[in-house]
Amino acid sequence: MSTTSKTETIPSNDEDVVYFHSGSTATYRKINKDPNSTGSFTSIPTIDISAINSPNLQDRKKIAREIYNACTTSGFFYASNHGIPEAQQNDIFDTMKHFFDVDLEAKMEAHAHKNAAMRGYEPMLETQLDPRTKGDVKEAFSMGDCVIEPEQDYCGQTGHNPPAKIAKPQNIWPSATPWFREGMYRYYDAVYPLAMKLVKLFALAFDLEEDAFEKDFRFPIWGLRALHYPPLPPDSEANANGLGAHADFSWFTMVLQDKVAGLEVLNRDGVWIEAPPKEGTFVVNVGQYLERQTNGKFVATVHRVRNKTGERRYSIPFFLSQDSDADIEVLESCLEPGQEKPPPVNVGDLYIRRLLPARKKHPTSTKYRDVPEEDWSYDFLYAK
Ligand SMILES: O=C(O)CCC(=O)C(=O)O
Ligand SMILES: [Fe+2]
Repeated sequence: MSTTSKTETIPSNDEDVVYFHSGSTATYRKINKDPNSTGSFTSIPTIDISAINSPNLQDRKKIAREIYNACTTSGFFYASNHGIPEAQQNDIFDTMKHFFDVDLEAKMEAHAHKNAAMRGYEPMLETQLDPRTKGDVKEAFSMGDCVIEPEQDYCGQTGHNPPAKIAKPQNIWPSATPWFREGMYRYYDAVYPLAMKLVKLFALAFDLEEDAFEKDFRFPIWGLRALHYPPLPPDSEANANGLGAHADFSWFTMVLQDKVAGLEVLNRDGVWIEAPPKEGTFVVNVGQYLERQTNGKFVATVHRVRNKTGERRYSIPFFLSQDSDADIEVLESCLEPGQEKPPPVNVGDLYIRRLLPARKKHPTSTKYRDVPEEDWSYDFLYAK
């Protein structure tokens, strides 16, 4: 495994490492300089997933094998023939572009700082994944799982009422743009069922029963993040970016890109490989929870966005994780010979440990600043 995570101070001039942000800690990945190694990936494979709905299990297993190969090498793949119609893809991009064109004041009504779960609108330069920059040159709007919003039908999905401790919605919406909420939910209605079919393929990739992971995805943590990256000015500093280098804190992520390039993926030799939009595809990538569950066999590959095209770039990742109360256990088949099984990790615990340090200025982070990390709870994200 070439992935190494360290929390201690990183040697600043070590040419053998590439630095990146993984949510909570300074982390680095060692560059593979073994002259006998077979090298690293130089492009991202495309997997035709049209057989995802095939009644023939062997067809579905065939895609699962391709997914296994992609996730153990680049950690990224393009999924083609996924079945979400072009009109629906155009619809979400039209909705997003229209939204980002709205006055800043109207968008700021739903500023993420007003929402305990850190959902909502994030203006330009608000996040700063790379501390050497002035901030990420992008604006974003996030929404996600919410037990209260009727669109998500919590009772229908789970068979019981929302937990009494959750009294307020976890999403926040600007009052001036009701059509934006509708548009985001139209897209969610298309992408969520597709993501759940991919969960089954990931199970098949490990020769497990197709529904092996279902128990952890009853009302899972998910996030939909509309992103707008204006072009980086030609005179920007060398390290300026739209989104600094990071690995996702998700199980996996599905990114729909509009027509403008900018996504880059770091290979194991420390070379940035471009992942430009490919018409009719999603970019699917492994997140840190899946990496952990597979003992590092599936790689949560570092990536970033730099829009140097001169045009506006739009993209919309869908992040899927397990239920907040699920525990991640390393899959038996991924243990090394003689390796003791690591203790399980709770998804909600992991999530809050990633989120708070990534948004240090957010009121939820400052509110619990003095609480020792071992006492952090996913419940911090529920408004009182
Ligand atoms: O904009 C993109 O293409 C990718 C965004 C991304 O990596 C993220 O939001 O985690
Ligand atoms: Fe990402």
